[in-house]
Amino acid sequence: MASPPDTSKTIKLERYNSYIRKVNSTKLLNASSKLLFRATLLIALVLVFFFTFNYPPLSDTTSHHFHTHSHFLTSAFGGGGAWERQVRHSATPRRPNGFTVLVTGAAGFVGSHCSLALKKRGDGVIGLDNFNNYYDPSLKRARQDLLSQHQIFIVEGDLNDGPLLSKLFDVVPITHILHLAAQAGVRYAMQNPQSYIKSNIAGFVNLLEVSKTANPQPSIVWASSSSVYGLNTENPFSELDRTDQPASLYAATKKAGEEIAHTYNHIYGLSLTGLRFFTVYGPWGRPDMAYFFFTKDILHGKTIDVYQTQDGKEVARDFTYIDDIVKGCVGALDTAEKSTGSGGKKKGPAQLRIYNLGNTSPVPVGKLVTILENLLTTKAKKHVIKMPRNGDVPYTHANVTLAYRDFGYKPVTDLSTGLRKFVKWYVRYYGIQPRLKKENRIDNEQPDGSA
Ligand SMILES: O=C(O)[C@H]1O[C@H](OP(=O)(O)OP(=O)(O)OC[C@H]2O[C@@H](n3ccc(=O)[nH]c3=O)[C@H](O)[C@@H]2O)[C@H](O)[C@@H](O)[C@@H]1O
Repeated sequence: MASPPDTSKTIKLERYNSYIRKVNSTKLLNASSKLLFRATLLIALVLVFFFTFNYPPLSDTTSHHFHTHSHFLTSAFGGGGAWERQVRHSATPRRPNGFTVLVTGAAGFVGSHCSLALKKRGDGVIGLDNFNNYYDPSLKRARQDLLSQHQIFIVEGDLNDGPLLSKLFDVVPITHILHLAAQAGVRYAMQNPQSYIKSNIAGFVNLLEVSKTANPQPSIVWASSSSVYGLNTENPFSELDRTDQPASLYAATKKAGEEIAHTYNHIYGLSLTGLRFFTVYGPWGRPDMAYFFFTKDILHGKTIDVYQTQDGKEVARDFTYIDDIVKGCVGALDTAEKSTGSGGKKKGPAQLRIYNLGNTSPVPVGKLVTILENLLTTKAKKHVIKMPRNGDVPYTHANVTLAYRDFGYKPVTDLSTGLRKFVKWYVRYYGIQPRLKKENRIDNEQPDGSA
């Protein structure tokens, strides 16, 4: 759940701090001006008190986020040389003409995998993540540890923090942004609608605002979603199909992101590429997703709900393995043209793209459960029910012709292979030794979950 920090308080605190610095320098004033100085100080303190405690915050927040944010402000803006060195070290490319990529959501599932892939090929990577608690933050911390072993530093902060984003642009020459930070999850949007607006709309706009004024402007690749197809009945889904019937608020915010991207491309010349991910799964995945919590529940002997459509048909997804998605993200970055604006003004037409990144082979959820049962050698307690009206769509199926044409995107991992890798990672990560079949045991497993 994204809770942007209370920027109003911190900005006021900053003003206060800089005021105090000025005040200190006035110590050299001669005695006659001291009286005037004291009176001014008194008035200033009264004003600061008033602004700090009486103004309503721009957005509500948890004390946790406020704490981490103010910690950042002290270390980064208050002469955080060590912090800047960490940022620079992480962001410096190690190959000729390498990129410097800001990866938002770097402690997330797709973000952590992409960060590692970029770093491994010699690009500089600087991460950003607010480590919110939408799902177990300890998993995000574990991903952070993995990234730091590969010299990737994640700045702890929120997309809505404009000064923080600007500071990052000041410290390192960001050439690309891979924007993956978002409030994910289709069904959770009914419980916490505001978090979708804060991250997927307000946060995205904030990132674009900072990007448009950066010199040079970065090229931006960002995560849209297969859910934008909503109630689309064409099969498979093509980028040309209609996307004006979202079935969930989540989908609506991702669709809004696509329209907002159009606007920033049109007015400011930002190069923008939206990637419609189709139900991404794999090692280090998201615990809120069905394949992940089905695994957990099957191992714990807990009943799982398997959805059917209202007319009793199987629900199906074009489940896409993480390594294929990473290749798609890197391909999109590699073919992203430069933004054309400067000084906050467009100088010519800029690239604007949307691509499906799916597996092109939908699998019914019942089949997913059977594969997991086999891998875990445990029978699932299935509760087959009609899909609740919670934003889910009956099926997804990607046509990836465009992504193949433009950057050679070609998914190669079928669901059984991908889930086997996921289960291997899962049992290792959680220290479980279930009755795995011999071929599925975790011997020779790599720490990043790859086989
Ligand atoms: O493709 C996408 O863009 C989206 O993919 C997933 O959304 P979803 O496909 O709904 O993935 P899951 O929540 O893992 O659900 C997978 C399937 O299992 C079904 N399901 C889910 C939960 C459950 O208890 N039972 C069940 O049968 C769902 O109806 C769905 O067909 C991600 O959660 C979204 O963040 C992402 O944007």
